[in-house]
Amino acid sequence: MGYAAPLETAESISEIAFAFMGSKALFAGLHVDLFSALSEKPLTAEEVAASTGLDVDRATTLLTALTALGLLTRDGSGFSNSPAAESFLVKGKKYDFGDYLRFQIDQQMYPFMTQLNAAMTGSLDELQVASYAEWFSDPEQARLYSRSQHAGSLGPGRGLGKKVDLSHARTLLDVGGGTGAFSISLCKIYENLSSTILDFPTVAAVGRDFIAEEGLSDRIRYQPGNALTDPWPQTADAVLMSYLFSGVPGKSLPGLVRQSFATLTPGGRCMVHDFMVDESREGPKLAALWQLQHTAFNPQAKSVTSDYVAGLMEAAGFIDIEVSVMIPGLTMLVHGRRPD
Ligand SMILES: Nc1ncnc2c1ncn2[C@@H]1O[C@H](CSCC[C@H]([NH3+])C(=O)O)[C@@H](O)[C@H]1O
Repeated sequence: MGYAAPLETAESISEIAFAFMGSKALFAGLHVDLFSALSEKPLTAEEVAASTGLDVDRATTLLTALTALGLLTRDGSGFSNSPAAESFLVKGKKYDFGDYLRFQIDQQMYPFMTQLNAAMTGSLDELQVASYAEWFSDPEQARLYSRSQHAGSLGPGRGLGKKVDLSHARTLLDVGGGTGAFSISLCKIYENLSSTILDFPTVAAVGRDFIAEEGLSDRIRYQPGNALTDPWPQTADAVLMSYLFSGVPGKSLPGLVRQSFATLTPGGRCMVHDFMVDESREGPKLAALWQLQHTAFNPQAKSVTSDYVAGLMEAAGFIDIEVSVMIPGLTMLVHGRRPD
């Protein structure tokens, strides 16, 4: 059974074709902090215009679009947040992920999609970004991306710590570890664990502050560099590569798994966490779309399945290979052990 029913109508194609307009309506609402303005109190278009500083006609157009999308509701002359907008898009609410959508998705991922046609045909020009290394050579881009990513990875980091037993590990190598969300979560669970994060210098500059804020600067350190070309630490009891495979050329993946094996101490664990699609290539939809998104700025990326990653581990000599879902519909974890 596939995930999506085969489409039958022109309308269903239009839904897909025009979906970007809805994305942008949402991002514009976040940009002017509209959902916070509407929190727990219905407002008329004039009141919204006054509180957001928007022209009243433009405010009315945006409010109408967001209501048509179901993000807002209309009662009499007032507009209100839908339950989802109230829970997830109002600043300061417990589950608010508005900043992630504003910064990483609207300001970075959305513009990258305008490169997709050229990335697909292999005709990006030299001004367009074609790798994380190029993208993050700009410290501001590295900062913007890494800060949003950090918040999104703390929870999955805790989930990983429960799925894989690292109680015997003393040292973790977190390759492409970003600002250290996984290392922080794992070091909090495993008191004897220390981590080395291998990531670009611009990312390390942001991450050191996050790690200091957690009081973990004595246990988590950076080795700034490019994981594909610079040396790795000599040994580690565990190696983690989370969202690295989607961001590097597909042809480098077998080498990264072999290098993990060579770095690990006997009995050590290699863990790969990333967007992975089913072997049938029918979905999940968001995993498939995130892989496509990465192709827009990393045209050499490979759309991987968990079987493919498990096969790389087996070929490198790992045993006890296990596959599990991390973020349902989005990411998988594949991990294996270097024999004792
Ligand atoms: N060649 C590379 N060498 C080192 N780091 C890389 C390379 N390519 C991508 N990255 C990093 O991979 C990270 C992907 S974002 C994922 C961050 C973290 N592992 C997490 O799961 O939350 C970014 O921080 C990139 O800078």
